[in-house]
Amino acid sequence: MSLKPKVALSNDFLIQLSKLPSSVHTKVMKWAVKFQSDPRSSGINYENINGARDPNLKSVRIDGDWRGIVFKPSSGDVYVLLYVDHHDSAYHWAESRKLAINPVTGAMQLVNLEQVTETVSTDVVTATAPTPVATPLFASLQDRELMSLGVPEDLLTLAKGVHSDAELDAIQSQLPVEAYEGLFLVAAGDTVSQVLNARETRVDKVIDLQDFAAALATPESQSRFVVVSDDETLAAILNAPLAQWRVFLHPMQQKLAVGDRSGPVRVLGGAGTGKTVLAMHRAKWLAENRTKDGQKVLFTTFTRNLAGDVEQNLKTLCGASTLAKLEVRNLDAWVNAFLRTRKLEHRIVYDRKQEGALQAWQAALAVRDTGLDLPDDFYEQELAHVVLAQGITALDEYRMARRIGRGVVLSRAKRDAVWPVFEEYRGQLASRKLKDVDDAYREVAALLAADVEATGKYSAIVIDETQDFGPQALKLLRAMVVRGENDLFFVGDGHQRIYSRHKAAMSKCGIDIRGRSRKLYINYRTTDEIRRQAVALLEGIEVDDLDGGHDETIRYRSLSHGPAPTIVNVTGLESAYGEVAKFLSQWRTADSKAEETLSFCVVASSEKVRDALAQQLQAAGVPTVAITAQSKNTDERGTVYMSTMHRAKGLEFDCVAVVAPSIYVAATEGNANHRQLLYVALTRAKRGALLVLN
Ligand SMILES: Nc1ncnc2c1ncn2[C@@H]1O[C@H](COP(=O)(O)OP(=O)(O)OP(=O)(O)O)[C@@H](O)[C@H]1O
Repeated sequence: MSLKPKVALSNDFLIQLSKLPSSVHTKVMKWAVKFQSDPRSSGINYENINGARDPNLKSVRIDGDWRGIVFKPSSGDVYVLLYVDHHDSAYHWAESRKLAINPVTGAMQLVNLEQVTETVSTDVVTATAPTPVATPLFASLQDRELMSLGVPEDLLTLAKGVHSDAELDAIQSQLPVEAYEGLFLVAAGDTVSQVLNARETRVDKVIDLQDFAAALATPESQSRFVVVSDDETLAAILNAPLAQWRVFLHPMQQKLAVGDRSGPVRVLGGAGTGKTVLAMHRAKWLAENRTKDGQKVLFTTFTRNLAGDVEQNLKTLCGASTLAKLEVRNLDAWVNAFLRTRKLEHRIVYDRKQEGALQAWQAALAVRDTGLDLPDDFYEQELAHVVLAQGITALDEYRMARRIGRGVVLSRAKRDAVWPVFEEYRGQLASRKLKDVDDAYREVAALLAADVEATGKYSAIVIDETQDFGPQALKLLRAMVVRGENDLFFVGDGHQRIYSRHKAAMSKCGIDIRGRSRKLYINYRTTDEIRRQAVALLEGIEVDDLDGGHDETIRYRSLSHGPAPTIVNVTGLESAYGEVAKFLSQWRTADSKAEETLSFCVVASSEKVRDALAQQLQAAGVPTVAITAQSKNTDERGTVYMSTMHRAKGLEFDCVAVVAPSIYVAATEGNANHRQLLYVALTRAKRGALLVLN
């Protein structure tokens, strides 16, 4: 009995399929289903392609003039559907392509040899020009080292000819994603072994260059090829809207999404590097493979609207049985629900400026010792950064509290004199049936410590936007799931911390990530031009890695390019509106289908400005929708979304106009929070961005 052949699709095939007219699309899909079920069927006629550089590439007739290009090696039983087009274009595409196995990593790589020849010959012309040529960037690397980073054997000459970051960026589209990433990391100062260790890539294996079935199993291959083992898998892929992230993960995303990890994992990555995508795939894998009946995987994040967005996306990624094992809820909603099950009726205070909390705070300040001569905001900061953050509930604890970074030194006598304000605040809140959110986290964590049933409910917790969780929230997350394999999976980015009081070190909250910390570098969302501008806003700001160490931005790169963001200074809201309207109309004029294809968002620094701009847009006949905590779907076309900077976190749009006070860009340390808000806002844009400073 012969085994069923292995059939795979390439990302190029799916991209090409999505561009075909719908009548052809349907025919190709039907044909692909037949092909998947039996690629050796006598009805499929594999034609050789004259002049093809790779004899394993064959043409197959799909319908009329339409041809598929299939990789069918002479040995083994692997078939890869690579491309589809009209006869001549398909043949032309195939003539210069070669599919080969990287001799060091074992990954399958598709190379366009025509482009290689062109680029190399251009380099030769440059090299013979009279101007002195700098040393090539990767001159010190051996061929084997270059290939271990992912450079295909056929592209070694191309990689060796790179002299600068700009030249590397110019050949990015010709390189497999792992090769481009490996090269820019080395160009940024990493050693090859640092890159390989971080990737968990073994390069000591003997690679069989003819074993394409084995090659398809590597995470690198899976970033561009997907094996379709049955009709259902194929239909699910062909019928889903084309969104690469559903099927093709970056090799690091793939590695982290599947398999067991011995304890908590932390994944860092700048804006748009696919952290949420990874977190969703991880949650799916855990639900499907490591969750007993009766248990669930909790996917949590900071804001409610982001949880709604993730929930929508998970519905398109997972089948019903997987969804039944997934719970998506922002942490505050989870805490509220838990308190209700315990019949604890306190309302939680998220914003101390809100009515009840404000009154409580004013009453607390009234008992302060005026002889100390400390300003009101000292007490506010002390409450947030020391008392609530560290969960201090008694004077004895406050006397011993760490107050690093607080500026003012407090003697024991002063601490004794300050403490009554905080005690009074809690008392005032309690008399109003209110509880500060950090205290609520702490108390729920304590309740869970004695509740085996509640902690056994989850097989794992996946946490997005970790940078916005303070120490008490992290301790609560630790308490919500039993310690063990795969228990906690955190993704986050310190550059995007927009609630500065929430800075926390995971290790101090009982979360040990040693040996399980990874990073994503490729920005899939934002053009490199927008990314660079956004990163420039962070210049000089020290950013942490969520665990007490430092993080940096120099190693990130985007795969796409476009116009640089426009930055304009204006006076008054009317002028700001004028710039926003101009930006929207420019994008709409440039693309006649913009109304149906592009998503737009205006991000303002406050609700007041957001609403004022919305009113003006509506008056000009532009429909707008405000993003609120309840928003679930922000993907509609034909409308302009209106958001505050905080609400925009985690979301994305094709074109984003940001309106902020000009002081937000001031390059001072004290202004770090505003600059981080701008960073978050600008990096919501995929293609076009405008920054209006008012
Ligand atoms: N493997 C992938 N292939 C193609 N696109 C991807 C991939 N991973 C992520 N993306 C796309 O990149 C964009 C950013 O992804 P995602 O929202 O997961 O990033 P993020 O790191 O969570 O961003 P942020 O921190 O800014 O919220 C999305 O449009 C997503 O679909």
